[in-house]
Amino acid sequence: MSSDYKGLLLVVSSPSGAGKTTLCRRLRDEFAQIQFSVSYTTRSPRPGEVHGREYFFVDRDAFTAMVARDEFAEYALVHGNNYGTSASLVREALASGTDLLFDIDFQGGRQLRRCFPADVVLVFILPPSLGELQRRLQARNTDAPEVIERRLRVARDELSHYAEYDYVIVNDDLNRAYAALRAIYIAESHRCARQRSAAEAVLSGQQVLGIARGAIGDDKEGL
Ligand SMILES: Nc1ncnc2c1ncn2[C@@H]1O[C@H](COP(=O)(O)OP(=O)(O)OP(=O)(O)O)[C@@H](O)[C@H]1O
Ligand SMILES: Nc1nc2c(ncn2[C@@H]2O[C@H](COP(=O)(O)O)[C@@H](O)[C@H]2O)c(=O)[nH]1
Repeated sequence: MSSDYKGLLLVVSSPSGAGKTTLCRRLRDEFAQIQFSVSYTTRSPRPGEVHGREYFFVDRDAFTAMVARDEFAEYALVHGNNYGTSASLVREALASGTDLLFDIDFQGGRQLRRCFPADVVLVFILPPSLGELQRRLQARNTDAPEVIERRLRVARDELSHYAEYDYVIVNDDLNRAYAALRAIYIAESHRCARQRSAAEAVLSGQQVLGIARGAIGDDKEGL
């Protein structure tokens, strides 16, 4: 990542099952410069989840000790489990001009916005309906019926926080929803405030590199 660029903190939230993990994965696959914020959680791993890739899976004592040491940029209790974002990861990303992507709930989004108002972009993913949310959670087949039940019970409350967000995307058609998320990322990363030092460098006679902000190789396609 170029030090001429001021990175952004892209937060994606939704009720469980609306599709944010799926959408975030696509964004990371397309844009190599985006770093995903791997959270700490006390939840048990789902089949296929790997420690350090989806989450850092820790027990409650370890999580509590991290809170006491002030090691989280934000943390929250979600669906009965603790989740938290590493403060050092956020600090280092901001210092190096790296774009960070967060799959976190509205409580976390709110805390990050409060701490980093100039850097945070909040995107809320809406399911097309509560019925479809239930269908997706059941079809995903990763959680016990009582866990799904619990997540659906709080979905309405989570949905009610959409107005705190900068953008809302209805995830009915996955390709269309992804196109919207992609467009938001590209536009936000080109904000004047994030490109200021690149512009100043050109003005002072230096040469700056345009970062490929589309798919890898996109910067050559227009030549
Ligand atoms: N537009 C869509 N149409 C149909 N199914 C979808 C769509 N988007 C995602 N899904 C499916 O819905 C399920 C839930 O998606 P996903 O796991 O991404 O949700 P999530 O919001 O990250 O949930 P959680 O908060 O529980 O992690 C997955 O099986 C995914 O493949
Ligand atoms: N406030 C935070 N919320 C987080 C974090 N990491 C994940 N989450 C949210 O928790 C729920 C449940 O996730 P799941 O993987 O158990 O299905 C979901 O809304 C996530 O976005 C975090 O670090 N902070």
